[in-house]
Parts: sequence; C-alpha cells; structure tokens
Amino acid sequence: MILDLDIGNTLSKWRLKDADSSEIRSRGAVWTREEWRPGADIPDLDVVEAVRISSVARRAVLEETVSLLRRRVGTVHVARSTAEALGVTNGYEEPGRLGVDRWMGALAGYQLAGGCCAVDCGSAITVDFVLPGGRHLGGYILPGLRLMKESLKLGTRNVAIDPDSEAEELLEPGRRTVEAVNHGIYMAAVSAVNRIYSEVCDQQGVALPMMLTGGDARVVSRGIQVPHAVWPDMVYGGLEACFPLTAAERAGRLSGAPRVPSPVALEKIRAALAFSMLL
Ligand SMILES: Nc1ncnc2c1ncn2[C@@H]1O[C@H](COP(=O)(O)OP(=O)(O)O)[C@@H](O)[C@H]1O
Ligand SMILES: CC(C)(COP(=O)(O)O)[C@@H](O)C(=O)NCCC(=O)O
Ligand SMILES: [K+]
Repeated sequence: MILDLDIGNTLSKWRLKDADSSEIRSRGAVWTREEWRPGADIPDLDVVEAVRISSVARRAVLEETVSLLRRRVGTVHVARSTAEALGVTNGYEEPGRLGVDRWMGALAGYQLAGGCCAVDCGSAITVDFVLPGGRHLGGYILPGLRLMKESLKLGTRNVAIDPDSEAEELLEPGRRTVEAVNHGIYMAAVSAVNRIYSEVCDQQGVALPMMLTGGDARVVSRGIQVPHAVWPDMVYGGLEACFPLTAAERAGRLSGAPRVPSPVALEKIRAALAFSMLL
C-alpha cells in the first residue's frame, strides 16, 4: 500500500492506494495538529510500503511526521516546491516559498490539461495559473470561507455554509446575521475567483481550463460561471506525478482525474469582463 498525505492548515488528509491495482482503498482526514498519531489517526502502517507527503503545516509538524514514518516505512517522499518540475517553471521569485500544495495542484493540472487555472478552496483560497507552454505565472491567496467567517467575530462561526446550498440562494441578501455573513463571504469568494480568472485570461490572451479542489470546492463550484471541473484529489495528483510508484502512475494516469473542461472562447471572457466594467 501507498500512503498519501496532504497536510493542510486545517485538515490532514490521507488515503491508502493499492500499489498493484492503483485503486484507492480508504481515505480520511483529521484536524491538523502538532502531533500525528499513526494507529489512532491513520490505519495500520504495517501494510504501507511507501509514503508521499505534501505539507504546508509548520516545519516542526512535518519533521515530526517524517521522522516517525521513517522508523516504520521503507520509503518516504516529501514534496518540495522547486524552480522547475515536469515541464512547469515556477513563477515565484523564490520558488521554494510557493506553498507546496499549490505547486502540486499546478503540476497535476498541467499534466492533465496543459495550461490551467488551479483553484484550491481550503483554509485559504489560492488561484494559480500555468500557461500552455508550462510557465507558472504565480497566483492569488485569499482567506478561505471559514477564515473569512471567523475573522468577523459575529458569533456565526459554528454555522457553516451548507455544502449543498444552491448558488442562487447564497447570492441573495441575507436576512439574519448568519445568512448575511454566509452570503457575504460566499459572494466575496466566488466574485474574486470569477474576476481573477477573467482578468488573467484576458491579460495572457488565452482561455484556460479551470480546476477546483479543497474542502470548499463543491460549494464554490456552484458560483463559478465558466466551465470548470472539481478534482478532490488534485494535490494527490501532484504527488503521483512527482513520485510515480504504480504502473498507472508511471504511464501518466492520475487517479480521480476529471474530464478536462473545455474553456469558453476568449472573446466571451473578454466580453463579460468588459460588460462588468461598464456597470
Ligand atoms: N467536514 C469538514 N470538516 C472541516 N472543514 C470542512 C469540512 N467540509 C468542508 N470544510 C471546509 O474545508 C476547509 C478545509 O479544507 P481543506 O482543503 O482540507 O483545507 P486545508 O488544506 O487548508 O487544511 C475548512 O476551512 C472548511 O471551510
Ligand atoms: C497559501 C497556503 C496557506 C494555502 O494553504 P491551505 O489553505 O491549503 O492550508 C499555503 O499554500 C502556504 O502556506 N503557502 C506558502 C505561501 C505562498 O504560497 O506564497
Ligand atoms: K488552499
């Protein structure tokens, strides 16, 4: 079995993948914390022959996790943001400072679709762009839905947006505090993603396929106007591409990859952008 770990600021996600069949056998998530307890937090390490890790948690958390896993598992791969990988050049002035989850998402998106816009809706919402030739432009970081809500300190933090809510409902004026807050942060997130996408495609002269991942991807997806795909395993896809271990991975097949969405014509994106500026 292969254990894949995606340690975010809020949740540490794991999945177990069969090294022979490439099938995902189980998955789960625990709150990210200082100490990772195999056995309690993740299933039996005895069946694990290799681990792949993407972590944006504090360095001490990663070091602790890696040293613990190294004692139990033969192979431990830790992903890092680099200046170049798999045909993509990192757009950051200091490539190592790009969040490795963003780098994994960008690499997975590029492997699947060529140029892409990778949106990760977690603790933060990040939007990254890779051009068809493989140039990563850099991106945008904004607070995620939960962080935005908590920052208001209006006592609404425990009433989360129902992930099954329809966008039309969430974009209406709220008539209670909880509703006003939920609808406000939703509007902030989806307007930003829509606008960022249009601006960058306009500037670069190319309509890119958009892919969404992260804990809030599904609900954010409903408010995104352009064609896009939700890919819950996008960060894991980057790990598979960087450290291929199974036959399917070596052949370039990323598990759970969605169908690549065909972007709308650039003229349409530009017309919509021009129209919104006139209002
Ligand atoms: N069952 C859930 N438990 C916790 N957070 C959830 C859940 N479902 C959706 N979320 C949302 O997903 C976010 C965490 O998403 P995730 O992509 O795992 O973040 P990160 O990678 O930053 O840890 C939370 O901030 C919250 O808004
Ligand atoms: C921007 C992030 C906090 C997003 O993390 P997440 O929401 O997935 O937990 C993470 O990618 C990070 O710590 N990045 C380093 C800073 C940067 O990317 O510029
Ligand atoms: K994120």
